[in-house]
Amino acid sequence: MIESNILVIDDDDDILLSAKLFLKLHFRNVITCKSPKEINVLLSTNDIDLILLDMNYQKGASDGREGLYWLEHILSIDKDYVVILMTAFGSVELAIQAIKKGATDFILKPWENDKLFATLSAASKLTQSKKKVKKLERIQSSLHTDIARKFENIIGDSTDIQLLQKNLLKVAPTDANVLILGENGTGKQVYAYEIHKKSLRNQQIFMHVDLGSLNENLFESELFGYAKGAFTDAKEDRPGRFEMAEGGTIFLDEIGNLSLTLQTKLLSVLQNRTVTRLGESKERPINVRLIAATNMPLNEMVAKGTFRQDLLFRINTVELLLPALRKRGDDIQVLAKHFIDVFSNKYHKPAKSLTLQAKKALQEYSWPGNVRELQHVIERATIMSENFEITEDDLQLSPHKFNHQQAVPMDLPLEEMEKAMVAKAIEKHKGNISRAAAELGLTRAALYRRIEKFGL
Ligand SMILES: Nc1ncnc2c1ncn2[C@@H]1O[C@H](COP(=O)(O)OP(=O)(O)OP(=O)(O)O)[C@@H](O)[C@H]1O
Repeated sequence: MIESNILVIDDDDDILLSAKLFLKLHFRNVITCKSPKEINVLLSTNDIDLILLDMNYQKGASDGREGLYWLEHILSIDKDYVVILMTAFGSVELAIQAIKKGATDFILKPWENDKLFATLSAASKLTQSKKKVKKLERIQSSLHTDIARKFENIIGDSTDIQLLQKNLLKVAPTDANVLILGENGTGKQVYAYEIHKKSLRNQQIFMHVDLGSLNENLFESELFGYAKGAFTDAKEDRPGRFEMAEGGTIFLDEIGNLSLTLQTKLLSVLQNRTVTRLGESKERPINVRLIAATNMPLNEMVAKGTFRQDLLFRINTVELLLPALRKRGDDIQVLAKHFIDVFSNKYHKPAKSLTLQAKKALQEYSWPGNVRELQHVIERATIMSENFEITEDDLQLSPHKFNHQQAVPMDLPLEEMEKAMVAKAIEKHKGNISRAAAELGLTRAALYRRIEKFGL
């Protein structure tokens, strides 16, 4: 069975019947129609791979002009349609003219079934390879974006991040829908891409869609695509992001920002696993892996009725929660060092170290903008610092955004400060080592070593 849908257009009922009876033994779906006037509707409501088109429709006509007209019409809808013409014996010249106009092949009537099958199966291979080329072109343009995306390694080794990494490796190859939650700048996009890279779809597209930037009008045309003429600016058919991501991963960022109307539209696509382009009624199947992300409290929004519970269930088969930077303990220093290396390299400056006070300040700052903010702070400090080291002043951290719950005195030597922080975390978590370790961004073993060292 060849996986192609064929449309046969002829005004003769007997021809339509015999074509249908024979072709349906070999092809997935055969649609027949008596009048070429139905072409527009049929092409916009069905996913047609091949068109078998008669050349004459009006009574007594034999010059094939109608066939040529409809051929041009079909190719103006999409120049990649594969059209085979049916022509009477003796009109070979006409057939050649049709091929010049873009027909793929022709077949003489009355046909021999073997010959018809051979012609259509060759044409069907052509359709498949045209589809493949289109897909490769889309992948290529997405890879260009990937190359433009600077190489991003996930940096950090705190307990939370280690656990996250472990869960990521479990979920990545499964194709399950993943919801990534976390404050702004915690790395949701970095993690979404990491899941894609570690998935079985990693040779296909990773399609990032920022839902926050799409208004009600743009949402459908961007996501689901449109047909030529669907609205004033729709000059040609265009696939939406779901179709473009075919075979790969679609990352729906800022999903918490969608209005209830758009949530309903999205839900229906995710449930049916098909999209319908604007201005068409044809349903196109989609095969994409879904990753969504938001910094909004979706569960609270469900309780308030501003986010659909059924949509939440659809997207959160697995949830990954990215910790805020202020809760990532030592990772702040590790990331700061990483960004110093990145920016010293970028601006051709020697890689400077941070003074003790600067390190302390980084640790005590509340980082409302998380890793993105740290990245900016270090970039600016790398450019502005004039000495051999980056000082607290070079960081230019806003004094209002320090973590004031931090009761550990700031003027102790580093070791004393570490001891005080460890003691405080153990006290706060009433001796629960796992929780204290998590807060400090240490492994349990590392915390035990410190408890022993400080005699706590
Ligand atoms: N673990 C990490 N290692 C290295 N860089 C990181 C890490 N996490 C985040 N970053 C960097 O921080 C910046 C912000 O990350 P990203 O855009 O993924 O955050 P986000 O959570 O998606 O933000 P928003 O909610 O604002 O969209 C990026 O430049 C990214 O490269």
